[in-house]
Amino acid sequence: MQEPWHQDKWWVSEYNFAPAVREQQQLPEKIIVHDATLRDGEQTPGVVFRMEEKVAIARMLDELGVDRIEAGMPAVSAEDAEAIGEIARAGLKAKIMAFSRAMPADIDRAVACGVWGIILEVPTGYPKLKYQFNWTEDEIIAKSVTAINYAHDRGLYVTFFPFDTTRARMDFLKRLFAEVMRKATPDSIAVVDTTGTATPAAMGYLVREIKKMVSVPLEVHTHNDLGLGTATTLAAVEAGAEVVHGCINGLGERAGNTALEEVLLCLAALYGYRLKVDLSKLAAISMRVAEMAGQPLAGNKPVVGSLPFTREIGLGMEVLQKSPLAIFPFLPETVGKKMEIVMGKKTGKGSVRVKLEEMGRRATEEEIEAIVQRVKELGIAKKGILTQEEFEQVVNDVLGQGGF
Ligand SMILES: CC(=O)SCCNC(=O)CCNC(=O)[C@H](O)C(C)(C)COP(=O)(O)OP(=O)(O)OC[C@H]1O[C@@H](n2cnc3c(N)ncnc32)[C@H](O)[C@@H]1OP(=O)(O)O
Ligand SMILES: CC(C)C(=O)C(=O)O
Repeated sequence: MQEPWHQDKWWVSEYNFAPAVREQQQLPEKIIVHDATLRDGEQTPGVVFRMEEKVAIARMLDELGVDRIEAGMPAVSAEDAEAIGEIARAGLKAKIMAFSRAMPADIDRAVACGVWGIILEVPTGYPKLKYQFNWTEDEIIAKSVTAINYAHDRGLYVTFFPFDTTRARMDFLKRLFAEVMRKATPDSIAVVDTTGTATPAAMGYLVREIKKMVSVPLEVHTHNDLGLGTATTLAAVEAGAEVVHGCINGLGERAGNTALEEVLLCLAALYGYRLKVDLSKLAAISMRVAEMAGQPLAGNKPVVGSLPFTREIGLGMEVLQKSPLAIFPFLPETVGKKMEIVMGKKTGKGSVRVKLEEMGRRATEEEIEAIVQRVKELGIAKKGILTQEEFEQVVNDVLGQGGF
């Protein structure tokens, strides 16, 4: 069966595609994928990617098939600027961008790196303006217009990034966008949920409102402070945002940025987008980024964690072998992972049968029951799962060494 919700690789809720659901959405025809791991991901406290690591991650992202790579902020250090330059010269298919404040010095640094475009940031959230930046709204508008024009004059693509958009006052956003569109016209504008505090409904509303104010593509950049990063990004897409930002493994300040791997899988499986990214490369890039960042993943991290395809429960083992989509929403191979059956307190006869088959061992029903009992006892005693060696020991104790 090949329906949008039931492909070879996944079986998701068909209600995602119900006309009553779809007709409320203004999904863009095409999505552009923007990775910010090397800039916003590296803003995770303590994370430092060395130059060669940055270049290696950029190459992996390019092989994954993202459209754009935000390679860093040249002002951070000379090494950062050098790495951005290396990435810009690496002959990648992805477009390379640098992060820049609304000031000539930062834009000049980006130009010197040879990037295709910049993410040009100004603060807009009311609490930021009130407590962090001593700038009036008029000053922000003026700095934005000047900087966009300055960057355009130097041949850069400009994504205008009015950060903390979701905490900005609507009358200020209206004035900012009107002036910026009239006097500078950036190539696109990001709607930024800096503190991860918009609900999906609020994000959808904001994107629809901003679409009425501007005539350039909208981008969405969200954070995961309340666990809503992926949801708010998708809400923005449903409201018509064309460019999605994210970081591998959801790296980023505080609770992190929106996890790119989650957004990509959702766009493909839950919305039916034919992305040019190769989803099967996600597990490998996630692992390498986790290693280089020194930030191990939580086991239950969606999509790329170790647990989504690990099964301890004995029930349904035969189904799992023959029809995994009865149990999993998508096949592990979709994202380059493998299913794993582990032994512990929740083991049943089905899982022991599967494991014995893998080991080339045969057992009677009574022997299988005895193995199950021993496995459960050991799992409870050690408060965890058995290692392969421990399981083999149980099997040998019950069946005898190496025989059938
Ligand atoms: C809100 C954000 O977090 S945006 C940036 C996020 N990324 C990072 O911060 C990356 C890591 N940061 C760093 O390495 C450093 O903090 C740097 C290089 C960015 C800045 O260095 P610092 O020593 O902290 O500040 P520095 O004094 O050099 O610059 C501050 C200036 O930037 C200006 N500035 C800050 N944001 C902006 C902006 N969006 N647009 C224009 N100017 C800005 C400030 O007004 C201040 O100007 P002033 O010197 O005229 O008062
Ligand atoms: C660091 C800031 C500018 C950011 O990336 C955000 O607001 O999400």
